[in-house]
Amino acid sequence: MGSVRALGKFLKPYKGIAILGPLFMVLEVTMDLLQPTIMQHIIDKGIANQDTAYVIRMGILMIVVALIGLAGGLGCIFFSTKTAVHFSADVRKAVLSKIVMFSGENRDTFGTGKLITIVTNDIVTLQTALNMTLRVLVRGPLLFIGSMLIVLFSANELSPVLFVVVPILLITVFFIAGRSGRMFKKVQEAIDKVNTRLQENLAGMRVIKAYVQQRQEIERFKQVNDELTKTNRSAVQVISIMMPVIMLVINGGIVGTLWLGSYKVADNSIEVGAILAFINYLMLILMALMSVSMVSIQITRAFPSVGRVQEVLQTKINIVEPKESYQPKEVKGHIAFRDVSFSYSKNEEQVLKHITFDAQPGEKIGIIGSTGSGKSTLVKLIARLYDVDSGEIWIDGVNIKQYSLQTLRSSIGFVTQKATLFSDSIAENIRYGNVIADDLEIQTAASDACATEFIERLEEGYTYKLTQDATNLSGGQKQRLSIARAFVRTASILILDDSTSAVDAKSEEKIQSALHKTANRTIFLISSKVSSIIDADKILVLEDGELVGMGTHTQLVDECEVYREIYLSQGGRIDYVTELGREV
Ligand SMILES: Nc1ncnc2c1ncn2[C@@H]1O[C@H](COP(=O)(O)OP(=O)(O)OP(=O)(O)O)[C@@H](O)[C@H]1O
Repeated sequence: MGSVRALGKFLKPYKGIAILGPLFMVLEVTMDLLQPTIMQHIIDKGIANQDTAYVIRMGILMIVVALIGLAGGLGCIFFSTKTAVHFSADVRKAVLSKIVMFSGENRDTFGTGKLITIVTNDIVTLQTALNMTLRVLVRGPLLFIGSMLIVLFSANELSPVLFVVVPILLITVFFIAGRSGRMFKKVQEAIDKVNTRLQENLAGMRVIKAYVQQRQEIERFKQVNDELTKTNRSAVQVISIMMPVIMLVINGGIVGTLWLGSYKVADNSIEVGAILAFINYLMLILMALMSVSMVSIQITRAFPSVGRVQEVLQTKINIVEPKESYQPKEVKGHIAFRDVSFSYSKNEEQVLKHITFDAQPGEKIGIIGSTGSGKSTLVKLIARLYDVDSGEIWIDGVNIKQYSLQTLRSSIGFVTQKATLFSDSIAENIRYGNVIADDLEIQTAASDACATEFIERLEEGYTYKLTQDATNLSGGQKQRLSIARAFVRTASILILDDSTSAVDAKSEEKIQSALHKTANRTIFLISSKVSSIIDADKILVLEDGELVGMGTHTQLVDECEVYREIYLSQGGRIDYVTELGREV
């Protein structure tokens, strides 16, 4: 309940139109309640006395009342929908704004699939529930109370029928609504599983095909889909029991009304029109109960969604701007790791252990090590995508935790291991690195990243639109564009995380020589190939999260066993003799 109240703040700006919806509904309900009474007058006064003029007058009144009711209904739909749509748009915006501020740890906690379900499915569920609540929650009780009062005052003689039928209806509808509400909660959970499976399938379609896993994936999807079908069927079955029971009660009520009515007509205590009006009101009471039960089911369905949306909104972001942030005019790029240790999950084994090194401005630092040794993790810590568990990282002598996140991250050009591009033009994807870059700067960055050769072959050139996940580019082309995006940033720190793996040797050489275009830029180059980092000023060798070697290529070949093994395994030649007399 607390979560629902917390989301109430998103309704505040729309209080005015949110109230207008139910107000228009009051108008519609009033008109609906008038109809049976007008009909009663037509029958008892007009038809009984064969007064055609009266029948026509009341007939016109009926039409006018119906039209006003229609206007009320339309007004209610308009304002309720407007409120619900604006509400959900604001919630979506707030959720997305929160997600983009997430640290790596925050994002890992949720997982991408769950976040997508929250932003899409859950918020739509909230929108539907709010819309229905504004439209029906007022209509149901008003129609119920109005109909009850009218029949009690105008056809009190038939009230015994009411006292029998209404309690049975109330119990049936709310018992079944309660049960199906619980069932629909399960339906919602089953929908979530189907959505997650679907997202994973669509995102991983190429891998599924490459590993010929279609059958297995279809089978896995079938399992979650069958579960959804089963829970849906059970929920719908519960509702479908409701209809025959209700119809039985209503028809019994009609028979009872006609039976009791016939005695009352015979002793002149009631007229025929009043009996028909009573039956009409009975139907209105039924409709009121049904609509309230439906909206309560929808609200039950929305509860898990409210919980999940709130889970995002209440997530404590663990990497935030420091209170008094350090914003130097210029970041020179002297990076120092001091006894840095890190683990992704605080209970897990440490991924980096007691790392200490210095990178001077203008130095090129190569990072090498076996897969999973912690190379990517190390560079992610520089950009504060995650925070260290212990130890400190300094840039130009100041702990990175004191830097404004904006200053820190804008002084880093980061080319991630998996080239991430957006469904926009090539130019805009490069400009993402520096929003104020002009066309010439974009072209220079593309040229330095050896991307011009393929861009110029495209008919649309820089305006060529990338598809989602840039599936219309090759792996190497994607890497070149993400390198160009980092180049255009002209940042004092450049990090390339194994980002030339799909680039041919000649282009890689050209890209490497472009790295030093900006003087004194500190460069981190992660690579599994010794040839890519052989000329680095300093090479860090990682093994199981430990820094097992640090130095130039020559020093490491001499001193570091792990490095030497990597070098030799890649066909490295041993062509000089060390002091120890060994050939390396
Ligand atoms: N987000 C994460 N959550 C939990 N564990 C992670 C996460 N990212 C990486 N790891 C784990 O941390 C360890 C180091 O991963 P990292 O990506 O830094 O290795 P790497 O040396 O860059 O590997 P590769 O050469 O394969 O890219 C691995 O054991 C990996 O499973």
